Amino acid sequence: MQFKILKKDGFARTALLETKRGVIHTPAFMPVGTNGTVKAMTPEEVRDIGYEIILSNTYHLYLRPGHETIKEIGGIHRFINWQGPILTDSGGFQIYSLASLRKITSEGVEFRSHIDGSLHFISPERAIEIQIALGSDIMMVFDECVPYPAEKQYVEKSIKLTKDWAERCKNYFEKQRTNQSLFGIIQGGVYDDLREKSLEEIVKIGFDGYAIGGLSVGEPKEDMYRVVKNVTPLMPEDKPRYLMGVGDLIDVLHAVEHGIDMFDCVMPTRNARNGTLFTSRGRISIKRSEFKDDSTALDPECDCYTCRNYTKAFLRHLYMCREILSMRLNTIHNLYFYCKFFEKMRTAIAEGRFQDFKKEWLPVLEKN
Ligand SMILES: CC#C[C@H]1NC(N)=Nc2cc3[nH]c(NC)nc3cc21
Ligand SMILES: [Zn+2]
Repeated sequence: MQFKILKKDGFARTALLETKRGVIHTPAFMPVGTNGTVKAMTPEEVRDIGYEIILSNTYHLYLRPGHETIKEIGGIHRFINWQGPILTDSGGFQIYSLASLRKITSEGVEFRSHIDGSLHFISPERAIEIQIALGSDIMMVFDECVPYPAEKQYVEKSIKLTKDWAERCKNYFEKQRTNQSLFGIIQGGVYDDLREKSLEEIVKIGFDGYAIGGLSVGEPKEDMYRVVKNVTPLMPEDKPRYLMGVGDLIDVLHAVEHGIDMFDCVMPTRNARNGTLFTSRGRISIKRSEFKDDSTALDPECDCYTCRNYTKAFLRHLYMCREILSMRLNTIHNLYFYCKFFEKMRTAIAEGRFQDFKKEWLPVLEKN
């Protein structure tokens, strides 16, 4: 995997992340395809909007349909019909946030499936074995996910386990010699000294890219911003930096300013299904009665399929009827809005205008 920095504007940077299945222009947003689908979208629609990489979840695909099934079919790209790069999260966070009756030992995590209550055990090695079977282009290490808030001594113990597990993931991966990439995950909660300790330990092991984990888990925004501000510049400059689970475009602006390259979040897709739509005039809730007779386009500045062909009145009508088309048209627009935002942001960085871009967009993004 090649990571080539094109332009810098302060700590912000544009780069090309070259994988065997295609190039990713960064800063990049990864739509979330948890069960192998970006909800309500065909892969062609996601690609035609402009996305180059999507995220999928090891935890979900392992539980259903099973990684062996996907391997039998020909791997995740064949299974979900997405030929571009795919990043898979390792399951650590999903076990922590979804599964029940979790038991964490130094060996791994025992948990009950949120689907049928069946008992499972995933070790760091198993998490990599599953991702190798899926065949994702970028795999994540199996990290111990700390609830928020957590006492400092708990977090201190946890980063030790996360480091041991990261080593085990890399050792197992290196024995398999597949042509996939493996990213490390830096933990440490909201404690700056533990963040630096975790960063040093994970970077010392050595990975193809580095993620900041443990954020966007309910902590105050100022804690997230402080950790990103302090940790990001210390991350290897010549490797991709991935802020997991982020996010809101205001948070994206703050993170890109400090040098983050990759993002994933359910916000554009989940909000779309709930009728919350991002526009160049701020966020709107399409179910509001004010749109009942509104014959104008959702966003006059947007040239997505939804904005070119439908009125707010019809989008509201679809939402009120709980029509499937409502989810599809809203998702097309929100994903298009995110994709264009990232394109414009990359151009602004390339032209040395990132600060202007941030000043222009913050007031719009803060408008509800
Ligand atoms: C604790 C921890 C941690 C991180 N570890 C892994 N493997 N994946 C994550 C995914 C996330 N999504 C969000 N917010 C939506 N925060 C995340 C954090 C992580
Ligand atoms: Zn649109």
